[in-house]
Amino acid sequence: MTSIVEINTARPVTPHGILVEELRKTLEMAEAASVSTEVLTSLRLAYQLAAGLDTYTSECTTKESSALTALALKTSNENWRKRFGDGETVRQLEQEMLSGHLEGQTLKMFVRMTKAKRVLEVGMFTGYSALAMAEALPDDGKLVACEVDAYVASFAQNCFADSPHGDKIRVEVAPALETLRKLVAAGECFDLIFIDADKKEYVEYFQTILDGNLLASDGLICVDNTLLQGQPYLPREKRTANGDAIALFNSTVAQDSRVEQVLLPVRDGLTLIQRLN
Ligand SMILES: C[S@@+](CC[C@H](N)C(=O)[O-])C[C@H]1O[C@@H](n2cnc3c(N)ncnc32)[C@H](O)[C@@H]1O
Repeated sequence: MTSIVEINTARPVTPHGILVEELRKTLEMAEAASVSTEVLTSLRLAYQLAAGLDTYTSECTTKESSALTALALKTSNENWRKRFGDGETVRQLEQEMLSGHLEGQTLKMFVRMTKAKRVLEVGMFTGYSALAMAEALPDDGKLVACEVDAYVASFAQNCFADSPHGDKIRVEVAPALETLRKLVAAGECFDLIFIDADKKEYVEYFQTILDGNLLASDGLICVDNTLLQGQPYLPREKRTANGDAIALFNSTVAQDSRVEQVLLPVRDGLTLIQRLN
């Protein structure tokens, strides 16, 4: 689910991870109760099918670079709670924010497949996805990463310095909407844009990108967390404010006749969007 290095994450943050945890608990309850062997056998198979999926997809995916492994490890070893408590980060960050191996390699392949030279990332955190994408950029390629938190931006920049691809990345430390408007005013344009910042601002990021012509005519937008732990399709009372925001974003995109999109069940949901010309 996350990086291929052993990360001490206990909390499932994807619909699939939550499903595995629910099946594990159900199996445990069924084993303690007097349910039939038939039900137990079926439940065990369901658990094994679900529990093995993330490990297997990761095993069958190209390994991440040593720089990405080091970055993921450093992120998991950081005491994010203390950083926030000490006022060093502007909000509570957590290692689970890092996209990780499968999604990183997916984004990297999209950059290579689309022959992108200019990439924009909205929401960088410690830089895992930014560095994964930069690794697929040509030598003269550029990636602009928007991040509001100065502490995490400098954390990422230290990691980028250890990679031969780090100098392709320019970090803009400011609220993402401010940076997007600045890029619009400067007439900038990107071949691939990855959105992964504040879920409540997703609709505004999307509209600013399309209205401001930040996306090249055959460009690709990739949007993370569009399944948001299953909240958009679970009963409404299970939804958080972020769940509401993602449900609104998904329906906004679906109703926008300027684009075509597909929601892939990669990790916490990855939507691909292209503009119809
Ligand atoms: C989910 S994390 C990004 C993870 C990263 N893309 C990766 O794959 O490892 C979201 C990041 O967006 C940042 N963020 C949240 N709201 C923002 C805003 N309004 N402007 C810029 N960055 C923001 C957070 O500080 C956090 O570092």
